[in-house]
Amino acid sequence: MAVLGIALLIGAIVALVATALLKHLRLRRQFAACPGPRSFPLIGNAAQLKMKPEDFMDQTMGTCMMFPAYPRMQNIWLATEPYVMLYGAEVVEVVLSSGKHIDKGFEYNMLHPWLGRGLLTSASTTWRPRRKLLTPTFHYDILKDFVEVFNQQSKILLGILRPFAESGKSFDVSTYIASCALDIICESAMGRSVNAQLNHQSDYVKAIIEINDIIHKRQKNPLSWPNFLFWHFGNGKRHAWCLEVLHGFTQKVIDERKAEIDKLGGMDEMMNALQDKRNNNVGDDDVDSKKQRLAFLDLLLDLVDRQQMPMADVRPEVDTFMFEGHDTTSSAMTWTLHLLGCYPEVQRRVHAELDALFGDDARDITFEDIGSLKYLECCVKETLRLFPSVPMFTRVLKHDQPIDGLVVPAGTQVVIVSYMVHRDPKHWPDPEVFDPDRFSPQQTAGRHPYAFLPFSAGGRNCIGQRFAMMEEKTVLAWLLRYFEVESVQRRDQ
Ligand code: HEM
Repeated sequence: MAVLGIALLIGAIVALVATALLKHLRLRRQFAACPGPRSFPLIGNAAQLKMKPEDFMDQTMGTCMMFPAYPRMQNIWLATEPYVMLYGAEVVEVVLSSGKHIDKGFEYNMLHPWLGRGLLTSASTTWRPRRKLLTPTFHYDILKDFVEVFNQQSKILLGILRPFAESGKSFDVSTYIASCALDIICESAMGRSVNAQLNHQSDYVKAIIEINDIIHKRQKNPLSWPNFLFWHFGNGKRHAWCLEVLHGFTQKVIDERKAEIDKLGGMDEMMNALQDKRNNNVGDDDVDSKKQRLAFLDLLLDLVDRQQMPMADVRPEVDTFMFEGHDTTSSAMTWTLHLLGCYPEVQRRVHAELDALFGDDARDITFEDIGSLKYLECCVKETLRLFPSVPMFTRVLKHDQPIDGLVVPAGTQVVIVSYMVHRDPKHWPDPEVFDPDRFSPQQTAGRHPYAFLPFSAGGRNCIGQRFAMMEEKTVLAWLLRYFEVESVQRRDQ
């Protein structure tokens, strides 16, 4: 009996392995027509993979450059798992314009411990209604109120940078910009200041910087993907500490805000009180001015009040805004300054635009000013083209999808490499040249709608893109009203 049992078990294992192998070989035949670096059954391209996170970008971009021809699409294999990389506007459009392929790839799982199933990480079933619910939160009428936060934090940054400017010595501006962006999103998302610019020692500030670093490194290193390896041999312990601090802080702010609203008698009463304050035209210098503005958190709590969202979902959404809303903007602002510092003639045009608008007036920047800074906007967009803060993102195909004649099977992970889409010479002649005029109305007209994807495109694009552009333009305008920047490192170095 025992021998028969063992024989059956071995037979079952052999059958399972044989089925998986046949499926894998069939899949490989399906992808045979797709260009890509040479790979082998079962191990795929694993032997060529560089494991150091810092090599990941170079390797990905290098692989795309090896296959620059149309349709700008290639297939690589992570062991038995096929990935399709897309880096031409035409093929990207096929995937992003479909309302079906909106589920994210598996590397987003690494965000789940922190962000739960917030808007960024949620599956298509829960994402759709949530996106509909949250879209009005990012309407211009609401965003207008955050200009005050952008002004306040920019002025703090200006004060911090002034001694450096006066010394005339070079310094790394990125950490100061990152703290400013963190203060802005914290104030906007939670209505609470973490004071990152003036207090680097806060646990929340340390934890948010550290967890971003841990997650980015983990996403780029396949050896740390399995939970067991990550928690036991990787940065799991530090990750757990960060989570405790971040979740603890967000939850505390949510609870306190909820208690405040309840004390006032509910959300409607709070909105009315706010409206009264505005009608009475309480000035910007009023000590209570912060209370004149709603934070994203208040809008979420309003949805809870109206029973459109469960209370348990508030924290994941706030954490998502915190994650998506600071590293991205700070990277864009830092790169813009770097490029302006490399191209003095472009910077002179920015200064001229600012001088024409503000002259010697030290007044705050208004919502209308932001709209009229057209050339600065071109500079920010051209920076996002060359150095997109999110250089690639993934989707899982919901159904078999023909892409340029190849039927890519359902379940395949598609990597959209915006960094390389932005370097397609068909849509961007001399792609490496920094030329903000590419975004003038004349040059923008007629451009392929999927040729520029810093905020992704289609239904699941960035919900915070208007906020981001307004923030970046305000902070940069403040810095460039008072400073000239020079980059120590040139682009060709
Ligand atoms: C320069 C700044 C920014 C860039 C380049 C950027 C870029 C992106 C990209 C590429 C995506 C799509 C990611 C994917 O499909 O996996 C995305 C999604 C998202 N972004 Fe941004 N983002 C920026 C700023 C912001 C800000 C300031 C916020 C919030 C205040 C924000 C909130 C979100 C959210 C919630 C999503 C998920 C949207 C959804 O799935 O429906 N982003 N962003």
